[in-house]
Amino acid sequence: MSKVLADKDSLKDHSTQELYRELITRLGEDPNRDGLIATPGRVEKAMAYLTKGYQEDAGEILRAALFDVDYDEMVIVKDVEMFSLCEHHMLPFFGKVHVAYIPNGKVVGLSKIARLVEVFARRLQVQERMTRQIADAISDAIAPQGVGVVIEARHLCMMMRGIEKQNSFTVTSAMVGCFQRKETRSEFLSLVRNPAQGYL
Ligand SMILES: Nc1nc2c(ncn2[C@@H]2O[C@H](COP(=O)(O)OP(=O)(O)OP(=O)(O)O)[C@@H](O)[C@H]2O)c(=O)[nH]1
Ligand SMILES: [Zn+2]
Repeated sequence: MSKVLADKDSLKDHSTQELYRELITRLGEDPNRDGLIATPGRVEKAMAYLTKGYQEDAGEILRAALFDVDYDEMVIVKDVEMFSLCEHHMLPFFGKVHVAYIPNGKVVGLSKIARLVEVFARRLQVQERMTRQIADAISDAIAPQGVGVVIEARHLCMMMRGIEKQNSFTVTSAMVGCFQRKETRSEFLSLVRNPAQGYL
């Protein structure tokens, strides 16, 4: 879908913007009124941004910053903000991603972990798949001893419509390699639960 949005010809003949004009009309609004006249163009831009992950390659991003480092304790990058769109309603879900791995000779540049989250969040998603994709991408790039990913998110499709539950949030996890061992998994989860102390 994003490929189509980003396609130069579709931008040239404004067909995507025509779709949004049609949508506005079908919702019962006048697409020519002052406040809405530029809306199709804005929505096109916004949707292209919110789905830009389809144009990005996780492996390529990680390969740009791999370092040989002799370190075999857990590396955790936690509280990475995430905004995505649920593939069922195309409404936002958002929250935090916590990523950990135990290296096996190679570490990945820290910022690339956050970039990786963006690659998979900026698509139409379900939380479970995104969780798994982040874990698999790290696994494929550096073959670590193990990887753990936890995502905590709120889904607007459950809050502003549907069942309308304002306080529920969804937690998903993907554990690969040594993170499937009880002790490693528990260490990761307890580090995720505790706020960073002292230094920050
Ligand atoms: N597993 C999973 N489900 C999701 C996610 N995002 C949204 N959903 C769910 O997708 C389901 C779609 O269910 P349907 O019954 O087809 O759609 P619906 O009638 O709009 O469902 P309600 O939201 O219950 O009104 C809903 O239960 C949503 O809560 C996600 O990331 N993971
Ligand atoms: Zn939804």
